[in-house]
Amino acid sequence: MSPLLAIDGLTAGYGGLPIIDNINLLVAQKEIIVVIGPNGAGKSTVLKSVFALTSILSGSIRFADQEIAGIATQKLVPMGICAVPQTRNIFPSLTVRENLDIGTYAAPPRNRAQVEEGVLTLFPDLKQKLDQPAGELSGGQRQMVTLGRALMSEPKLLLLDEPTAGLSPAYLERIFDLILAIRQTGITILMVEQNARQALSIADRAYVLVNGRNFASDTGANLLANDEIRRSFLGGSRPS
Ligand SMILES: Nc1ncnc2c1ncn2[C@@H]1O[C@H](COP(=O)(O)OP(=O)(O)OP(=O)(O)O)[C@@H](O)[C@H]1O
Repeated sequence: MSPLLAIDGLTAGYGGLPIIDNINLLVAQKEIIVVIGPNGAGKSTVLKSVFALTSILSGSIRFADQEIAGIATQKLVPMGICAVPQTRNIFPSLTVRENLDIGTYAAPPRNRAQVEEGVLTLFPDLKQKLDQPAGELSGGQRQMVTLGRALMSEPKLLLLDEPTAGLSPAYLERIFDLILAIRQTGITILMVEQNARQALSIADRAYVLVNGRNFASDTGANLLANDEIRRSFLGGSRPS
């Protein structure tokens, strides 16, 4: 089966200046693929390129066998790609339900109630809070709203940019568990994560980027067991 997402020889950046150079990356259906690497390596720029938020200088991005480089973000959402940016924007004065509804604007689901029920099954914390202003939620709950909002568009591919950034250790574990649960529903995940060890432990495969280039790629388990990767990117010793 051909991959759901195939990035081939991608050079992209901002204002015509390249940040990532000749990147290759494949994501098969229902995989969790993680991108790790030092600060400024270009990890977010890869995600943003898939979501049409960079200038693409050369190379190709194929989604479900269709070239999407150059297709605008608002057209990508109904095709089945949705992104949760690092900024975790919610609308604090709108209720949780209204925030979730925003996810349906670009790609109205066939059965809104059913899709919302699926989201609330994944995020039961939000069920009691549907009519509360989202601004009253904790950081972890806000992240559930942004993930839930993305799921309201019924994506095939979910792009997650540092989904655990700034969360307490308790929520961090929960978000990783939720990402596994989202994949269980059949959604493919491409994510950038600073908590590299935990991310590799849930990844099917991962890519290491350095200075905007592919440095290594392997299964999450093999990268966790690789001495050089551990020393250079995971802060040293084997986890106990
Ligand atoms: N909108 C932008 N305009 C210009 N330069 C940008 C923009 N966004 C990012 N950059 C630059 O691109 C480079 C790579 O940034 P990117 O966010 O892709 O890296 P990253 O690997 O995700 O880093 P981090 O782990 O710190 O988030 C950085 O030097 C950054 O300053």
